[in-house]
Amino acid sequence: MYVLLGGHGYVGTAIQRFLAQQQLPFQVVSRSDVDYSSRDALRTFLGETRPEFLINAAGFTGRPNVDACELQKADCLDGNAVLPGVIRDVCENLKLPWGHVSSGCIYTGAKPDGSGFTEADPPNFSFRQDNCSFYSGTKALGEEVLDGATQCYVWRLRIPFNEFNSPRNYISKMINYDRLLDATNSLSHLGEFAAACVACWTQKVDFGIYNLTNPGAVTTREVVNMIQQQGLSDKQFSFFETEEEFMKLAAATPRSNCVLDSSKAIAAGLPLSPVEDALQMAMKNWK
Ligand SMILES: NC(=O)C1=CN([C@@H]2O[C@H](COP(=O)(O)OP(=O)(O)OC[C@H]3O[C@@H](n4cnc5c(N)ncnc54)[C@H](OP(=O)(O)O)[C@@H]3O)[C@@H](O)[C@H]2O)C=CC1
Ligand SMILES: Cc1cn([C@H]2C[C@H](O)[C@@H](COP(=O)(O)OP(=O)(O)O[C@H]3O[C@@H](C)C(=O)[C@@H](O)[C@H]3O)O2)c(=O)[nH]c1=O
Repeated sequence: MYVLLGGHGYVGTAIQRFLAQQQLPFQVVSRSDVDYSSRDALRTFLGETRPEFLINAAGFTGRPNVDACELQKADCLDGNAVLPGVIRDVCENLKLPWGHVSSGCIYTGAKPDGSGFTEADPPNFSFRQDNCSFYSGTKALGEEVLDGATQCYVWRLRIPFNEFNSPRNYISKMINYDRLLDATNSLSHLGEFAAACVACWTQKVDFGIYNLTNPGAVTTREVVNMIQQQGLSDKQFSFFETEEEFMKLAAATPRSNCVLDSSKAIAAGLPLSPVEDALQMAMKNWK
């Protein structure tokens, strides 16, 4: 049996959907069921239920976007940096293998040659660089807290999208924002991300950090072209002239726009299709 923390959230729901499709037994745990932020409560619960694997899809993202984290710093720090340490302690104590949903938003840009950051590259959008949003800083801290963890996967998700229209879906955001920032990004198809997380465990992939982004990167303009070609919107898309203008008019804190290298995940046999294909498929099946 799998235990899924935060399984009713945006990411957790996608993982839950995949586990159900695969007919894998799982139990979703909310803080209202078990206060999993408490070491004692989590230890007691896991000691009793003895799952074969734990997935941590809990964390603090801010609504409607990461700007909100600038005003809810204590919750953000708790959910993204303190909680992973609590789960690590308990899982290591019980010798329970587990995986943690991290974010690719701990990087900005690309390497000088244009290639993506690998798992070996230290985060460059973090409190250590003093250049990040509060959200990204706490996600990078969460990874530091897990440094050297045994029997632990760290899965980096980045700007999720899928075929389901939702305020959290990148495609929906691109359709609905008044103006767009033209940026180059690696993205994660949420369904493929969920499948890749579960495959890590079922296929006994080596523990460690994985960039679970669809191979490649796309510009906002390329995504908008696809949206138009697939007939998802006929609006006239408008773009900010510069990142400075975006920051002045639409954002409270800098965004991580970045390219990640997912070749470690691909070499491990994880199911991630090229980003253009994944976007086209999501838009073709749009609901
Ligand atoms: N959405 C995105 O764009 C991305 C998300 N991620 C990461 O994925 C994880 C899940 O995000 P997402 O599903 O979008 O978030 P949601 O807000 O939709 O769900 C997160 C869940 O986490 C639980 N939780 C535990 N501690 C806290 C806390 N201190 N504050 C708020 N919620 C808490 C809640 O579940 P309950 O109360 O039921 O226990 C909540 O439903 C996070 O770690 C996030 O950083 C990474 C990249 C992109
Ligand atoms: C607010 C805004 C953003 N954007 C762009 C900036 C960026 O490239 C992209 C996403 O920005 P948002 O502000 O919507 O989303 P943001 O909250 O930054 O999204 C992030 O959420 C957290 C939880 C993560 O971990 C990330 O992987 C990512 O999904 O949209 C616009 O084009 N126009 C806008 O008005």
